[in-house]
Amino acid sequence: MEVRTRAPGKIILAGEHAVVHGSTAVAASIDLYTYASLSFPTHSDNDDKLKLHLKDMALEFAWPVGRIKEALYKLGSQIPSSPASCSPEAMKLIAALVEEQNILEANTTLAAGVSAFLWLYISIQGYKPAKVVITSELPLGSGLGSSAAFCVSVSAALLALSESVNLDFGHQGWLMFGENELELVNKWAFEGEKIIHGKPSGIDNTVSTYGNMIKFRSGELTCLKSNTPLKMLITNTKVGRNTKALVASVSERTVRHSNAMAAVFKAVDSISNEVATILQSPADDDIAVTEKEDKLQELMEMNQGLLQCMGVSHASIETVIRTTLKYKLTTKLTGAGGGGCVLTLLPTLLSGTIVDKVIAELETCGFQCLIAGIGGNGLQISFHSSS
Ligand SMILES: Nc1ncnc2c1ncn2[C@@H]1O[C@H](COP(=O)(O)OP(=O)(O)O)[C@@H](O)[C@H]1O
Ligand SMILES: C[C@@](O)(CCOP(=O)(O)O)CC(=O)O
Ligand SMILES: [Mg+2]
Repeated sequence: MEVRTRAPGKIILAGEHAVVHGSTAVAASIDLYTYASLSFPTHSDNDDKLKLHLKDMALEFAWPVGRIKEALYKLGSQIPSSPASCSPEAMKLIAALVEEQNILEANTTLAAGVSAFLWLYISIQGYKPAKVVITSELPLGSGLGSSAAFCVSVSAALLALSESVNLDFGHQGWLMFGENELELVNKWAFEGEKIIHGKPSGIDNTVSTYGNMIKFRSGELTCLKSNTPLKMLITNTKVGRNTKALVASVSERTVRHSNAMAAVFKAVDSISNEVATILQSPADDDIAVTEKEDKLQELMEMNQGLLQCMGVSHASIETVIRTTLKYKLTTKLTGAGGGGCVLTLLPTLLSGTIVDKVIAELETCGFQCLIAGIGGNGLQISFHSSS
């Protein structure tokens, strides 16, 4: 039996970073996915290893389960139905196991993802040999939530073949988890995100798990019934950055300037709430749609200004903002910033020729553009008989 899962990436329409400090944010899933597959060896395979194959990167890691047990026996066993945080002591032991795999210098940021995988694996499946294969359509470390999609797809695959979850293995095609299972996956994925991000808000794993468009504040999610067919151009500046470091830098600024930053976070909270209200308000004709888009553009511009206040913009992001402004279009960063991806709202009545011109100009700067479907499915799962 092989289980396959897929979990989407996301865009944040308003409120990144501030959401870590208790403000409201609005996010939507996008139709780019991370896929995980899990299978256990049969007796005749005579395989005693836990294998992780990151297919896109052509990287394969393998640990004899005896070695994992020997390294981690002090941790005792976890309860799959009760998600738990990886303690600093457990983190050290896991990091040592990851180091043994000699992840290349250039791939050191990957080590956090591999550590998150090991924590989720031993917590949910214990010390069993298995093969896990990961592929992803998402660029890593670019603000589209690859870390959360990774944690959600892995947690779901591990839980699907655990005793905590009862599923119809005979089902053909993609299947949705029930409410209780989704909640469990989301909680475990959040524990994985903690290993990768340090201090995540939980918005990325939540939108990857549940899909759609959501408003999120302090762990609470509200599903938004959007009445606006949003079209966003996503531009990847291809400037690498690391969410953990950017989240930490905003926290440091908050310690240095607590009153000023509290005001910034409060302003972002109002912006996100306004964005959510606009998205849900009815729009019966072109004039109403244009008015809504104008308001959203203004709020995006204000949010971007506040992200700059937090110190997470970047010269490449400013270049995209200037370039799109020439076409009267508004752009804000999405995710942690510092490079990565930005969003440009494409109004419904904007001509295709203008869109093509903007994309061509951005691509001559060396950026990569894409238009993704917004607000679709969250986590899905399927079963296959092993060949
Ligand atoms: N497919 C994947 N395989 C292994 N690790 C992954 C994968 N996707 C994401 N990660 C982990 O998440 C990190 C990127 O997360 P992050 O900095 O939060 O950016 P984002 O979530 O915006 O892509 C990677 O460096 C890696 O540790
Ligand atoms: C900056 C933040 O708001 C979003 C980070 O998104 P990403 O990992 O850059 O895709 C952090 C968080 O909410 O956990
Ligand atoms: Mg992330």
